[in-house]
Amino acid sequence: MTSPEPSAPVPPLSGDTSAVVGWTAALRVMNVTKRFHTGREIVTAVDDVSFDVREGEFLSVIGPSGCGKSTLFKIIGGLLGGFSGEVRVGGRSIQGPHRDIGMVFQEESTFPWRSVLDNVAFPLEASGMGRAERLDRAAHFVSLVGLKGFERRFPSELSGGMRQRVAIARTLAFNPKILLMDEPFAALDEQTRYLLGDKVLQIQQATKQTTLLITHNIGEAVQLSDRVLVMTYRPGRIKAVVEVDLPRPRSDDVITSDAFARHVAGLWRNLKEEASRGLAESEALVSGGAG
Ligand SMILES: Nc1ncnc2c1ncn2[C@@H]1O[C@H](COP(=O)(O)OP(=O)(O)OP(=O)(O)O)[C@@H](O)[C@H]1O
Repeated sequence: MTSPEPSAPVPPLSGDTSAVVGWTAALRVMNVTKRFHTGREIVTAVDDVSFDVREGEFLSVIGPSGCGKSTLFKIIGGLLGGFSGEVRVGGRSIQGPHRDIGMVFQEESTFPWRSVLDNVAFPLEASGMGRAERLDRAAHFVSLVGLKGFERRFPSELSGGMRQRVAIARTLAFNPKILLMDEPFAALDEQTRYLLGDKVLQIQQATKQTTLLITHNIGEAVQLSDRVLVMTYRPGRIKAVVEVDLPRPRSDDVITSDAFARHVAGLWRNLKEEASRGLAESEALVSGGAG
């Protein structure tokens, strides 16, 4: 079932994102709850979560391990059903995988048998775009992620960070309305994470791509985001929505500023209680299991 999106400014949703008046939402998550029925128990992974994302906004989602971040992204990406509530993109309810949403995951997702250029061109080929146009477009996005000169290389000839850039370029080339990134830098070393984070920041500022990022890294969230959504430990609810009012365009210089440090400290205060609850629960489980 689909419903028309209001083209006028979005009215406020109950509770969490009070600052929504006056802009148009690219994405609306409305009262989403997801429960998993395992053999022994029912796990509420996401509990009555509502928020809106503005067009062109960079929104990070941060929260302790197991708080439902990936579940929420899978629901938004149309990869997971059986939830209550509604997700709307461009005014339409998401009912399954959707071409308006592009996803980048933590895990390796390049095709090893295709060159960099052919990896990036793949979804365009699948959508029926002509060869010359798709190779042109793919070359543009390969260059955008800083891989010019590597077009004919194969994934096995690249570093993990470069492969992740290929995955990002491939998703961007398809021109999704919304880009969802689930810890795309998690498997990378600290320096590569940092450089790739800056790359994503520069691209997002240039393209104004509406972007949602799951991260465990508070500094990364502050550096990249317009807002950060902090989730509670289980069940996953919204604890806070924090505006990051650092000036744009940002460069990597921003991380040395006092304002950056203040934002990081503020977010950590929000997160600490939830992270501690998560840790206490897993310690209790371990000692319970050991006893
Ligand atoms: N397919 C599933 N079946 C049963 N339980 C699940 C399933 N997927 C997730 N869960 C549970 O739902 C909760 C949320 O999981 P989810 O992976 O969304 O958390 P997360 O915040 O992304 O965690 P992390 O930061 O560690 O990746 C967890 O308790 C998890 O065990």
